Amino acid sequence: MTVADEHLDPLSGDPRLPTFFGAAWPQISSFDALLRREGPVRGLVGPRELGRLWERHLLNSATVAGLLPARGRVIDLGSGAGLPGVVAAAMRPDLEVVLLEPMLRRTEWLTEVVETLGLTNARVLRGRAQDVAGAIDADAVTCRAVAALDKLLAWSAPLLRREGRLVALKGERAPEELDLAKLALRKLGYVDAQVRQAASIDGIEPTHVVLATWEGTRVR
Ligand SMILES: C[S@@+](CC[C@H](N)C(=O)[O-])C[C@H]1O[C@@H](n2cnc3c(N)ncnc32)[C@H](O)[C@@H]1O
Repeated sequence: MTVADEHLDPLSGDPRLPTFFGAAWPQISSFDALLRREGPVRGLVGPRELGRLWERHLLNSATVAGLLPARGRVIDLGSGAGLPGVVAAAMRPDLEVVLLEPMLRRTEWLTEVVETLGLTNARVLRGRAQDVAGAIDADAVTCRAVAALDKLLAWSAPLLRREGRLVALKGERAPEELDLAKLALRKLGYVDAQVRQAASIDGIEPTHVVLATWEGTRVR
């Protein structure tokens, strides 16, 4: 990518970004640079996405930070390029973040990112959600662009501690998805399921986030 390509993103260089990210800004801007340089070459981000990396990816991911619990561990299910997990780890150094990803190529990338950014609160775990259940648990599971909501609910329940929370970044159809998943929610033991519109900076579309708390019991 050339410097000219980088400036195709209308938010690159926007002075509101350092203000919005605060103490996490050095790590977030390094992540942005790494994604622009390596993302398309390594098949992590489509070249066309570079023009909206801030709006669609980094700011979109940043909205999870305020929806995570006050303490504990977060599993980012299907972390891929590190979205939203790397952003969450940078913005919430008070939380332990596990970047869960089954594909070797992507775990190698995530390991490099964690080391380069010096994210001492993050680690990479290779595996599928279904396969690590029982070996690891968390106070929250985050995910973005991984699967339909009913699948995410089923994969996340065995990973969540009692009263743990699923924080799923979804598109505009989140309310319909949630409606369709009503039965699964009840059967799996989730309560308080809702769609939240989470904002980042002015003029940027809010992100639709599905929140659901796992109560700790399953209806058989
Ligand atoms: C479309 S990518 C999205 C990656 C990232 N969350 C993002 O928003 O850019 C979906 C990712 O989920 C991972 N994935 C798919 N099935 C999974 C499973 N059962 N458990 C954990 N990760 C899974 C894939 O390997 C892939 O990296």
